[in-house]
Amino acid sequence: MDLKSNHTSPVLTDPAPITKSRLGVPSSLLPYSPMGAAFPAGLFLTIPRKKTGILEDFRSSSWLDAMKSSSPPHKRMVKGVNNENESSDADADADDDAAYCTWMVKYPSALSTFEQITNYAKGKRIALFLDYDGTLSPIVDNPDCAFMSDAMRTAVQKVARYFPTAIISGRSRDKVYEFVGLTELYYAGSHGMDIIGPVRQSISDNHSNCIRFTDKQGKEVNLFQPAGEFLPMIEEVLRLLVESTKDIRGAKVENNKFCVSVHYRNVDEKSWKTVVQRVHDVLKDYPHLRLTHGRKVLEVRPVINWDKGKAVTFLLESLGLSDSDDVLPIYIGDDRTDEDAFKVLRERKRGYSILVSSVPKESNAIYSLRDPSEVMEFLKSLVVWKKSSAL
Ligand SMILES: O=P(O)(O)OC[C@H]1O[C@H](O[C@H]2O[C@H](CO)[C@@H](O)[C@H](O)[C@H]2O)[C@H](O)[C@@H](O)[C@@H]1O
Repeated sequence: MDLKSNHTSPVLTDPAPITKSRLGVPSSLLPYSPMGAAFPAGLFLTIPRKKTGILEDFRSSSWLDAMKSSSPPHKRMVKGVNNENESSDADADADDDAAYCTWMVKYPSALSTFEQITNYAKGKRIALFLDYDGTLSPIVDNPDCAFMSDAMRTAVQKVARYFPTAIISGRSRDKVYEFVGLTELYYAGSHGMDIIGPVRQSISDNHSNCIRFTDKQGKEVNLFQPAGEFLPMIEEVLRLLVESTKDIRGAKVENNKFCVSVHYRNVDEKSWKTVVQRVHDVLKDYPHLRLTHGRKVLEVRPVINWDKGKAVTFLLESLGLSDSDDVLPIYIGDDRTDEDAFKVLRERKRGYSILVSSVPKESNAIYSLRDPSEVMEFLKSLVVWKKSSAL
């Protein structure tokens, strides 16, 4: 199938016209709706007719290029294997370093500007938001083995003693909790579509999909799942994607509860086109699901007006920290989906967003950190600063 054709596609075209029911639920979703479920007004996303951003990347037939560039290449790992190449490797490395230094003028290191950051933070209540993959754990070939180090876990645990801290991940909430294993944090899985946060009356009043319950530690918490209606559809698509990609060597489909990831990191580049084709073939019958891409991964998610940025706003509200001049949210992330959160902080003109990247890339973030080890150093520095400023 030609991706440039007019064939109905979740990636290439707008979702079918939506007939809203009295609940505000698109009629095409009603068979899936549990009785009496309420879908929050305004949550359903209308994909703009003028294509922009990620969807356009795919539409403009450059999806294969996008797939290729969707994860920074490892810096020339094999050096000097062939002596003839040594000097050209060195030249290329010097070029890369120079480009990175130039880029850092626009996105200064959060470590070298740490004093500036903490000067501004004086007297303010910091709230910390952390992405997981590529931020707290290094990117690895097998998504099931993206473990965080004990040192990182300790750093996160310590920082959470001083500042409310949440992990916001594309993974399922259970999976990211399994990796992190710290009960003192808040967790948002499925790109913010599955949040456990503190109980606050105004939140339950404003968000109909909130359920209050007592967690395993005996703490009262709020569970918020704005895409709850999509669960049966996502489970169906998960099964179809597993089936349709099972013969592609290296392809891996991951269940992220309200989203599905189709990994192609371990697929031979010659078969990447087949991967996107198969995903496209499945999704063409699901106009209420959309496709975005992350680091060597295609991500299927519901077409709702909810993302990591909305999750940050929601958590700040839950923590009683929204709309207050003395609050300083800090968000650290490495991926495209983190850009939604960076944008929110930028638009609110409040808070600091930090992009984790070892290669130059355009971002809505203000600062940068090179890799998870620098993230750990930053978290440790926050603790040292907080302790010393309390003396
Ligand atoms: O929001 P995040 O916590 O950053 O999650 C985004 C995706 O992360 C995972 O995939 C990425 O990391 C894997 C492990 O290092 C790597 O193998 C993969 O290529 C990366 O895309 C996770 O597996 C995905 O489900 C998340 O959507």
